[in-house]
Amino acid sequence: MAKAKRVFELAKELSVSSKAIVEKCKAEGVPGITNHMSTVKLGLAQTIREWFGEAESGTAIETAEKVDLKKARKPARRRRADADGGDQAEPSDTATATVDRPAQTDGDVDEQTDAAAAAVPQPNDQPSAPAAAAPTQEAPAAPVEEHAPQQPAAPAEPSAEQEPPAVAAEQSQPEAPDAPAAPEAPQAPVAGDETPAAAPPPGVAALGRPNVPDRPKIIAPAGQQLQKPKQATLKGPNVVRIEKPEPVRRPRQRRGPGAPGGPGGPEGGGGEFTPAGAVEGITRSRGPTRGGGVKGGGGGEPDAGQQRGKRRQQRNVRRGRSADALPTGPTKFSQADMEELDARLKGAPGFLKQRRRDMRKREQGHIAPRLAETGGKVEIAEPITIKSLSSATGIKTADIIKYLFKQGVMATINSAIDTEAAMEVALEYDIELEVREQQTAIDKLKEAFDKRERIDVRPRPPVATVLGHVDHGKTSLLDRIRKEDVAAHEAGGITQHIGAYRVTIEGSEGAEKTVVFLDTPGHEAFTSMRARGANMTDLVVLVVAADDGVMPQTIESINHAKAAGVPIIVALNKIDVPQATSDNIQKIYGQLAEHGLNPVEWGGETEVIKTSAEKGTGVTDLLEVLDYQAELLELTADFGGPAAGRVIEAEMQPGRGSVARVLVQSGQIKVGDFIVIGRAYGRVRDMTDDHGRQVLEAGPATPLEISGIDDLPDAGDGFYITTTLQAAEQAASQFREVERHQQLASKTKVTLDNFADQLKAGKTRELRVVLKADVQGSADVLRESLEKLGNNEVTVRVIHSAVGGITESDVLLADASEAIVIGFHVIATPTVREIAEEREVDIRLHRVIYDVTEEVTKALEGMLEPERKEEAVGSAEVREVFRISKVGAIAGCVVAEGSIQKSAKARIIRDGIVVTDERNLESLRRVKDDVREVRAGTECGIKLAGFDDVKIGDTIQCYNVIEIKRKLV
Ligand SMILES: Nc1nc2c(ncn2[C@@H]2O[C@H](COP(=O)(O)OP(=O)(O)OP(=O)(O)O)[C@@H](O)[C@H]2O)c(=O)[nH]1
Repeated sequence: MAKAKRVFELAKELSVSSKAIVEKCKAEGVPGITNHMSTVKLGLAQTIREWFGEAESGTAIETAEKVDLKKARKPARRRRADADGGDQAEPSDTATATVDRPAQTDGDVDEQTDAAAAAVPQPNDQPSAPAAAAPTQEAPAAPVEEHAPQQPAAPAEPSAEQEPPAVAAEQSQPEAPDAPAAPEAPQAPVAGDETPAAAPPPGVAALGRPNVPDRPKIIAPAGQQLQKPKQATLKGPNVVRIEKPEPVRRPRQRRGPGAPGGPGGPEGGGGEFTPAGAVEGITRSRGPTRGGGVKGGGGGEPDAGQQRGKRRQQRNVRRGRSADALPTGPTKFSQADMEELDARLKGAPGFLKQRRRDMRKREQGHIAPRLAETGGKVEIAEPITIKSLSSATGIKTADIIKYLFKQGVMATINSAIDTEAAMEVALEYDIELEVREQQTAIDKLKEAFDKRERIDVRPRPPVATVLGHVDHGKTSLLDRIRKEDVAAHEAGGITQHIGAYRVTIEGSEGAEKTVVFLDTPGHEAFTSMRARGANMTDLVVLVVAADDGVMPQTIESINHAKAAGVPIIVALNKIDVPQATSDNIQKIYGQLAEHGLNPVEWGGETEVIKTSAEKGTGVTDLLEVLDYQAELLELTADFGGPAAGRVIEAEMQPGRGSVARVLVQSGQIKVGDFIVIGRAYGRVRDMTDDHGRQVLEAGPATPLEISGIDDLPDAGDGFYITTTLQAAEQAASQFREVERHQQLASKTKVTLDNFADQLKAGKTRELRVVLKADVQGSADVLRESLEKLGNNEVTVRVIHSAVGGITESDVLLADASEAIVIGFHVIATPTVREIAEEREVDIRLHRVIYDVTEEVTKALEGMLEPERKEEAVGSAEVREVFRISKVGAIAGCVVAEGSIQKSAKARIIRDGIVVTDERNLESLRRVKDDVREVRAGTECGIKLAGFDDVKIGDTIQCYNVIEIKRKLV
């Protein structure tokens, strides 16, 4: 690769003095050549060689005068004099080259010519053109500039004649029609150089100004000239250094193809492309191939493009941005552009900000299609919050909140709402909501457990719960069964915690009978667990003391067991006491039968086993009956695979941390297993059975106490063994998340006020009541009165009626059974009221029977589907239909009769046929105003929600729907 030379080296090569070269360069306006050590670039060196060489220059440089070598070799004084004399002519060479060079290097030949002659063939095509017709003077005029000064006076004609031969683009340039336009625009290169004398731009162009050649006669012949552009790019005067090629970028697309054309030519192409950061005075116009004028039809204001280009150029200069910093490609924006845009956006008023917000929301999926206006079907995942419902349906959150408020539900945007409420809201907008049940990791685990292949299915022992009135001997009986004195350890003799015991006895036929007992402090815990969906019990052992008979809590227990749908086996305890006479026993049988437990002895189906916890009488019989019942129930479990089960109780224990008492329901659990247990997870550290023994592995129907979990689960929570700790952790964290949402969700409980709504939602057809009265007589009368209410659509079911104040147990039963509590001449203690409030159980207290029945009747009437009656409001004729993009069809109407009301429903009648019905009015306008009502004889614009197929000649009927409450008959 040839290297740049020093002046003195070149001088030596040319056998001239360094000074001569320096002088010549100065005279030619070549910067940077100041002394003999100055570096001469390759192109310049070649030029200097030509200056000082013998040979004829084959490039544009030939238009400059040759250096008199003799003079050059003369003493400095003489040379200087010569140089002074030659100044007038020599600079013209430079000037020629100065402009010529960029045209070659930057493709500006095209730019300069294309405006004038878009169809002018490329130089390469010229040989094939009929060159004969080409005027020879012009053919050699490789440097456009040579002609530029000469031709402006008669720009068009010569070129018109000469174009057919397709002389080189350069040649026709001077004649180009755009030439005359250039003088006022310094950017125009061709003509710009002719007249700029009036306002010579500084810099390089100024240097070249006096050098504009006036001597076409020295122009080289055409044929040879065809080759010259190439040569010039390599060794022409140092044009490259003066006019750095600049990448000219396509303007931003938003300018569009229709940008006004500039002066480039008849087809436009304008200053739009003026390169930013161009050297002043040497700007270029782009031709039609790039100009917006071509695509967009051009013809815009001639200078508009240039002016924009200039402004951009100035802007860039102000920002200190070089042309190189501009981005490439048509779709990229420069940093400065982005900053500018940003600044504009920031300064813009709310519109743009709102747009940005909307865009963001749209990206996040918060803006849903306009379902709220059109109706339709939408899918939504649980848990549903007001926000997510709004996102999915497009219904405004405020509207949802308002609707719920009207239903008596206070909610905020982040409130979770139950599926029914969400569906109700959606239906208001004709939206069908398809709720995707949320499947958490724990749900998936459960599903996997439910669906897994059974490995070792065998009959399993039954799980029984002992219920009964206080002191009737529940613990003593269990104690007897287990042969362990649990009662002795109880504080105050009352069972303090839920325990589970697995008891195996030898039956009368020698076979082993195993039963798991859940020892609870009463039906509260039993019901509480049931309320949590944990119905672990297969059977209920109802303990009734033979000396006491059926007592209130006995009845409660019966009702709790019935509500749970669990078979009851009665243990008639304390059979050893003297009061346990035959008469008394028969009396108790009677009481039991009254409550639906007809003893087998009486021909019923309820097994009544006479037991004595004290003496151990009947205990084996009881166990055998339980075992027999389990057989009837065909209780089986898979004894293989990983374990699953439920929590009975959990507590913190010193030294062990969180401990859960669980009942294994299927599979095998081993020490070291990964476990998720409600909100807790961990690895089973140790396990103890109901006898306090450490076990390493256990199967179905085994009560266990396990440690190694990170938190306390709730009674009733399920547990599952997982393959990894991560799976357990994930399931637990999702459990917590769901729990959080459930806490936020407004639980809809049955009350007399909302029962109608629940009924409407198809949730229930019966009103369940827990009835408490001061005396049995009142309770019976009330029960009878209430159960008479209702018809074939709705019924009242008293699930529990008893004498006495409203207790926690009543509230729990009502909670678990979705019932209300009615108290007659009784009260609820503050504690009970608190619990009721907490569990959202409706308690109604009355002192007059009539009030009770009237209130329930009203509630039931509320439940009945109201009658729907239509009330005509008015009608309008469609005279015109305006279709507006993104809005739909607006019917231009004249109200024919009555009025059109925004709040009313509408239907469209076409040729006597109902085309659409029960449509809401999306908008009702009178001229430009939104109105609520338009009266007869008035014109209006109607947009129906979700319907755009309205046609001229249609009739829009408007009506209101009135709901009439029905009476119970
Ligand atoms: N004679 C006799 N006494 C019994 C029998 N069963 C229990 N008792 C006594 O009745 C009392 C109450 O017994 P518990 O076992 O504590 O009764 P409970 O139903 O568990 O009582 P709570 O835990 O308070 O609900 C104790 O004094 C027992 O000794 C029995 O079969 N015969």
